[in-house]
Amino acid sequence: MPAEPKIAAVIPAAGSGSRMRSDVPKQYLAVHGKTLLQYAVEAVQNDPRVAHVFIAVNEQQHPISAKSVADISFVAGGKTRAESVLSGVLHAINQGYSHVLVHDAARPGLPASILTEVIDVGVSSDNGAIVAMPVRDSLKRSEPDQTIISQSVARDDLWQAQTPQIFAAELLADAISEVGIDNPNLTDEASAMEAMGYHPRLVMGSLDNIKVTHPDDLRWVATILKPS
Ligand SMILES: Nc1ccn([C@@H]2O[C@H](COP(=O)(O)OP(=O)(O)OP(=O)(O)O)[C@@H](O)[C@H]2O)c(=O)n1
Ligand SMILES: C[C@](O)(CO)[C@H](O)COP(=O)(O)O
Repeated sequence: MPAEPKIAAVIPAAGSGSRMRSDVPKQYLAVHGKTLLQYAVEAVQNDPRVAHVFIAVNEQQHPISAKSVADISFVAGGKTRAESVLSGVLHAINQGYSHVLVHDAARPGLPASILTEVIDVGVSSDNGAIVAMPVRDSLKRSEPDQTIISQSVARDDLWQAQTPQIFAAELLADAISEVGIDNPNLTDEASAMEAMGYHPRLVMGSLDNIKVTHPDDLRWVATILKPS
């Protein structure tokens, strides 16, 4: 019988939030008195199978502490999202975790039911699993000047990736290392796994699981997140 998976969450939280144009990096912005990072951490703790949370931070923004408090450790992030994720994954492997569930600090509205489903699917597949949503709107490719349509793009079978994304920890660490932490195509964990020949499973996401990227997004998450 296969061993029970040991699951840790990895939260990349070392970004600068340049598109948000705020004084404070977006993961430290507060909505209803709690930071986006706190919401993201509490969201992944909603499933008791997540035994520990590794948060990858920029030391200029947040102290790094080897000491873990309430099943949370802060580890050094990196220059790219992939480098931050890899740092968290390597810490998880060092502490004996078999699987890692990666979730953006900038996605505060993850519903608990989606978390449970992606874990269920991810641990039962060698390919792992990600949360994603089918593309809804018509898709257009523009001319390079970004003002004129060059052509429409068929949207059949196209999905927008969200997080969480869950994989066997060692496979993901090898995949990210192989593809390279500076590779611009490495925008999520699944893309590293795909480059190694894996086909991660898709789990239906939600608009509530929006990534706060631009200033307008904050108004939207304020309506989704409930004041505690
Ligand atoms: N070097 C980096 C870059 C990003 N992230 C994290 O990756 C998540 C998703 O990335 P994104 O929304 O692109 O965040 P930023 O890189 O901070 O934003 P921007 O691209 O606008 O600068 C965020 O939780 C962000 O903190 C990270 O841990 N380390
Ligand atoms: C991982 C991700 O959130 C999935 O949608 C996304 O790819 C992060 O990309 P970004 O360029 O860092 O916003």
